[in-house]
Amino acid sequence: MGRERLQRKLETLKDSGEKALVCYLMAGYPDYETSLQAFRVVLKSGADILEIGYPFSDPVADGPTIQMAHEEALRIGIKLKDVLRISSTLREEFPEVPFILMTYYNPVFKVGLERFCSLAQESDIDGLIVPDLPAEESADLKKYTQKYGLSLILLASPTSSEKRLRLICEHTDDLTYLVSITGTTGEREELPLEGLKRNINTYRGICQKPVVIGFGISKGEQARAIGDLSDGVVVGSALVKLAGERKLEELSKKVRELKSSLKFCPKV
Ligand SMILES: O=P(O)(O)OC[C@@H](O)[C@@H](O)c1c[nH]c2ccccc12
Repeated sequence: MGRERLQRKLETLKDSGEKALVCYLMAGYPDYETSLQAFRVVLKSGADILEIGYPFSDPVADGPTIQMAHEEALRIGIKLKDVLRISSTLREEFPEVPFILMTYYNPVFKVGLERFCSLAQESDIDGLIVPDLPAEESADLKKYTQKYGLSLILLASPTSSEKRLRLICEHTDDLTYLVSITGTTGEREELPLEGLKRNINTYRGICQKPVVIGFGISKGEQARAIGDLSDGVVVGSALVKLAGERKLEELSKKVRELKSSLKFCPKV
């Protein structure tokens, strides 16, 4: 189903005026079984879209929490086949939720662009996010995401010029991931809401595609404020931390808190 599953989900959310809750966890952290269980908990607790992290030794866009998750997952020997097994295992239980595989360009390149996309498709992955792949360089990978029916989701940042936003909009498949701050992933006390309001206005003037905002969001009130501005929020570090501590009940509570906060966002 691939890309269509994501398109369908985005449409369902839009029709009901709901904001997307996108949840990121690292595959294989703190160990394979716990991470499988953590993904399941997140899905059962209300995640609309799942980001599945594939560990890499040099995760330049990640802050301390997710860096540690990359390191630990690699240390215990998590491989692409393990990451993909998480997807195919959960797919039977959650047929409607888009699964986005998230990793850096290097691991994709090493496996081979075509092979990576074909393996992802076989394991019921629906899209890819490769944060260090700029829109200008995305054509090679796009050839294969298209061939294998995957959605390639590109990132925009608060410093992206209008010209770049146009380019990103043209090349991203179904959704844009707007990074809330320049910096790395990780929980933040304060988010630059005023600046983001301007970023979103600029984006909406240029691009009709839905946009989710991520980086720094960990609390219900933050999700609500960011959800007000966008089509959804991405939460990573706060969830990765709880999964890493094996606190699966708290993980469930956190996801439910985030999802119910998004329900207060005005319908669009
Ligand atoms: O961890 P945060 O601040 O909640 O942000 C989401 C983020 O973790 C997730 O989307 C992500 C994980 N690794 C990344 C690398 C680049 C961009 C985004 C990501």
